[in-house]
Amino acid sequence: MYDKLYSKITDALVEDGYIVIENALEPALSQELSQISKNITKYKNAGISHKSTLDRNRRKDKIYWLNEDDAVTCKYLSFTKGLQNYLNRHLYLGLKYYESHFALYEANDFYEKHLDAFKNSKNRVVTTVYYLNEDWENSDGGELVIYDKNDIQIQKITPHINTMVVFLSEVFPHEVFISNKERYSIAGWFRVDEKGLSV
Ligand SMILES: O=C(O)CCC(=O)C(=O)O
Ligand SMILES: [Fe+2]
Repeated sequence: MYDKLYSKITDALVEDGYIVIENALEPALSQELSQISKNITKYKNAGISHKSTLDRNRRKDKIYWLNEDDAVTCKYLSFTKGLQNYLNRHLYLGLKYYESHFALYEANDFYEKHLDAFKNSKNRVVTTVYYLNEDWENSDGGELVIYDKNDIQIQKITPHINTMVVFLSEVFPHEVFISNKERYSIAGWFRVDEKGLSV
């Protein structure tokens, strides 16, 4: 059902290494996911399990890992499973699994510039970020800013509902600018290591 989108993402990853897609999924699904993200009561500080104080200076978001507990989340995960299979078939990426979490940035939260994976670290290979915010104004901040390998800014993305960003995890430094209000998203990573063996 999403084959056209899979093919567009695949081509962009080969040509540019990243893509920004507005109106990415079925509108109804984006609405349902947005609702779920707002109803989650178990958001936890990100990075709390390791080096928490350092991480908390660099990133302020709260997260909740996706699981297959509800039908709506399963629909999202079936989209990502399809993308994983497509990327493996067409680019031989050898992606083993996808991990993802809802993220909540409250007012004044941000995520400093970082890479999602170090070069040749052989874990996270492709990053996805999917936004869930209706009526986002420029003055609300919270943009995702993507840099190239020379640290030149190449994209500034408004976290508007149903916008999806996909990029190569080892290549693009990126940051989340200070958000001036609650900002909801799903961040996810396709990985090439075996599930359960990662640190
Ligand atoms: O929410 C975003 O725009 C990006 C989040 C991010 O970079 C991350 O969670 O690693
Ligand atoms: Fe990131």
